[in-house]
Amino acid sequence: MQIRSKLILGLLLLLSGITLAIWLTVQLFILPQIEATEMKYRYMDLERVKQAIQRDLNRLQSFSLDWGIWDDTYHYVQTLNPEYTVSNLTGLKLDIIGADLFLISDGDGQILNTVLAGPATSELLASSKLLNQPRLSAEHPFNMVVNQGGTAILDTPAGPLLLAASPILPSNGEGRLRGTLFFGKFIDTGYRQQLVDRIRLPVEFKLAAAGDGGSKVLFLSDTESLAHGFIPLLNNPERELCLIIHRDRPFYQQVLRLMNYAIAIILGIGSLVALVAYGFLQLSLIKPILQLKHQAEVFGNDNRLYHFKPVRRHDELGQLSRSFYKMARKLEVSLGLLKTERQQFMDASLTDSLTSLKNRRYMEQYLETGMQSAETHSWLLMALDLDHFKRINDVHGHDVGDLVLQQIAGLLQELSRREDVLVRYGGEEFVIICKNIDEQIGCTIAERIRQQVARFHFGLEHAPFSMTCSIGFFTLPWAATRQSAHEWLAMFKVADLALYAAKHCGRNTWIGLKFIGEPPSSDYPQDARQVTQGLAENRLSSFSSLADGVSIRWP
Ligand SMILES: Nc1nc2c(ncn2[C@@H]2O[C@H](COP(=O)(O)OP(=O)(O)OP(=O)(O)O)[C@@H](O)[C@H]2O)c(=O)[nH]1
Repeated sequence: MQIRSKLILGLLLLLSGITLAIWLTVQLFILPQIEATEMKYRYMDLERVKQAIQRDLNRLQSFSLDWGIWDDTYHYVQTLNPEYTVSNLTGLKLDIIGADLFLISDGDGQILNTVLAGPATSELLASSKLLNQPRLSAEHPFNMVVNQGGTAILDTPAGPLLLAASPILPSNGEGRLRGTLFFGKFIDTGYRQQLVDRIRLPVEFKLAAAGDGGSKVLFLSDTESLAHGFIPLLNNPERELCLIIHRDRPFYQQVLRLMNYAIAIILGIGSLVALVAYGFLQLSLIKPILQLKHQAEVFGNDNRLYHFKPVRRHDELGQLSRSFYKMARKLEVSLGLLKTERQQFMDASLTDSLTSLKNRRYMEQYLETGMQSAETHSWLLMALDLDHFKRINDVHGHDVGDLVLQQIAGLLQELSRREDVLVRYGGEEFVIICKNIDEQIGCTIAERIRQQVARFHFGLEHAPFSMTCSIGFFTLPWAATRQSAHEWLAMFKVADLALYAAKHCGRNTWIGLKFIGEPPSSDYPQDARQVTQGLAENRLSSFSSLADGVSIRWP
């Protein structure tokens, strides 16, 4: 992966990591905390509703105790004095004191007087079927709170009824119990609305099958919660008064919204910061690294330092660049030396150390590759051998023999053209390869060399001596040549055969050969017999420095 991609990936990971950390913190720590707090508050809401209901019951009871333990009421139950009814019960505004029902029964359960808050209450009371009989029987729900007094919530067909009862006694508390006085209040829509206004909680009521009695809080979603609380019904253990509070979850929603804002802000600002950080790192880190990498690649390709400019910085990258530059410079110098030495070694391996002419290896390479020129029309291979060279060694010594070889090499260089290739083939045998020379010029060159060698003063200056040479050459049109090493060697062999024929004819002689007409595509003469056969069949023609009438003797 490219370093730039790694940087981008790193910055993205950092950004994602921060976002994830915030998300996890909110999800794992903040939201559960809020949920626990919300749950606590929902239980408290239920408690508030229960307390409000209890307060209403208490209020009813305080009224019932006020009215029940009162001499007037006591006497009324005893005497049924209509004045009591007129002065106390007529115009009793039950709704002002928060009650629907006022009822007095005597000790036998006989209902002596009933006051209702209004027609709606009378309907409710009728449908509650509580007062179908004029006498409160022993099983009547009211009787459960009779005598001792107290409060209860009753299950009735018209809905739950808050009921408070008081024994009817004289105010001094002495005297026989005369009956019971009741205040009641139906839990209807009016009561619910009034409760909601009072405690500011959206409570609903419902009669439900009795459960384990415990309150329950449910989170329906991120936006809604549902709380259930239960109050037992005195007359029906099968059912309970269920308080329902269905509320939204403003804090939870707010935190979620804040988290989303925070993530959006972090992503937005983080992206900007990441962009700036990327630009900064790109300039301060990536660009110099890439520059260094490019320069290293360029250096690796051509081993030259001319493109290399050390990064001008004072930090580690600058030091690295300068170190690399120093190392590369040393390497460049070493490679240059190595190249020169290699070239010198190559040249030495292709050069004859004694005469400084090209050697046999060079000739083979040249014949294979160097001759392939479009400008070549014909060429000539000339083999030259000093006559009786062995005697020089024998008479004058090896050093003089070496000197003679150097002298003949110099002489041949003087007599050759710049483009001719001069080779010391081995021992005292030399080869001259000339391009675009036909047999006539070949004869002229051979004769000139023969004469110049014969005239030259070989050996040491104070004891010079003469020498002769023998020459054989072979010339061929360029189009007839085939450029394989094998073919070139076969053609060189023809020149060599001519050279040996020159030796055989008495030395200090040159002999040349060429094909008459179209040269054969292969099968050059391999030995003297094949040469004489070619000459006899007029496939070959020969030239020589022999006097007219003297024919060539092929060995
Ligand atoms: N000084 C010296 N002698 C060499 C060198 N290479 C070969 N020779 C000698 O050259 C001589 C060649 O002798 P031969 O092959 O008999 O030929 P030649 O004496 O020239 O006789 P022809 O070629 O038949 O005329 C041998 O004695 C070799 O030792 C060299 O590098 N230096």
